[in-house]
Amino acid sequence: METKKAIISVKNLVKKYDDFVAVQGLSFEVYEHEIFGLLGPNGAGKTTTLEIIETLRDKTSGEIIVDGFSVDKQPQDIKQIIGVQLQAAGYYPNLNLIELIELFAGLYGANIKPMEMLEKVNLQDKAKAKYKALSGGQKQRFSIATTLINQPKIIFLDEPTTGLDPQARRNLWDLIIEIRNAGTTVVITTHYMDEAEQLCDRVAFVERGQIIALDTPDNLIDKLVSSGFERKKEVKKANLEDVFINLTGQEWRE
Ligand SMILES: Nc1ncnc2c1ncn2[C@@H]1O[C@H](COP(=O)(O)OP(=O)(O)OP(=O)(O)O)[C@@H](O)[C@H]1O
Repeated sequence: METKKAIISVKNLVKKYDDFVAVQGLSFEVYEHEIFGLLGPNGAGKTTTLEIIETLRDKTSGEIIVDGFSVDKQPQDIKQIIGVQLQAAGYYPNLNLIELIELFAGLYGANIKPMEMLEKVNLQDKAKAKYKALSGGQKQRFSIATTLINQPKIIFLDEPTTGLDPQARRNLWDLIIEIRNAGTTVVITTHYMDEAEQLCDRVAFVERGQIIALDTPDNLIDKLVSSGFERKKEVKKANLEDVFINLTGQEWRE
């Protein structure tokens, strides 16, 4: 990547829940226009970190700047320029997708065309469907559309492909790459290492509230290989997921 301007800067972030230290002095930067992945086991502190950056959760200490705005002093400015996936419970079940997008656009004061938002995530055929009638993959795509309503500079996606089938996952990766290519910075958490490898420009591994590695996937893999690491079993040229995709095709079908 040519430009390496930090759009998010996190310094010495600490979050305590009573006596429990969930985040223990995290520092990292997210560059403009990259897909940045936070990886790590359950309970590592990824969601806590995201929610603090999103201004949805208080920190214990540390400094966070998002596009020049401080989470302490200018949280409202940060809210204007970020897109956050809402929990499903936040959607009115009896409104159709167009009506839901209109509702959110009204809340944000955003002047957008609902159908265009649905086209971005390939849900134009479901414009009149209710949220509750969507499949898992369609719900994920719809929730990504809602993050784009205020034309944000940064979107945050917390495990966006959990529970999706292989086609839906790969198609969602394409969608996220399109969003990045259109100029939006993407911060994502995932447990899927293949996803991080395919999708992320850089990844940070978080373990017990600390960053234990941060680099591009290629550099992290090269470093491991140059340390003498070898896989125990010879790697096949394809895996079972490739067989699945080959048999069932790549189109959206959920
Ligand atoms: N409101 C809370 N009160 C007390 N402890 C909390 C609270 N929220 C999170 N924790 C604890 O903080 C730690 C980090 O949780 P967090 O949800 O940030 O992890 P995570 O890396 O996102 O995990 P997962 O991959 O399971 O989503 C966990 O041990 C969790 O139990």
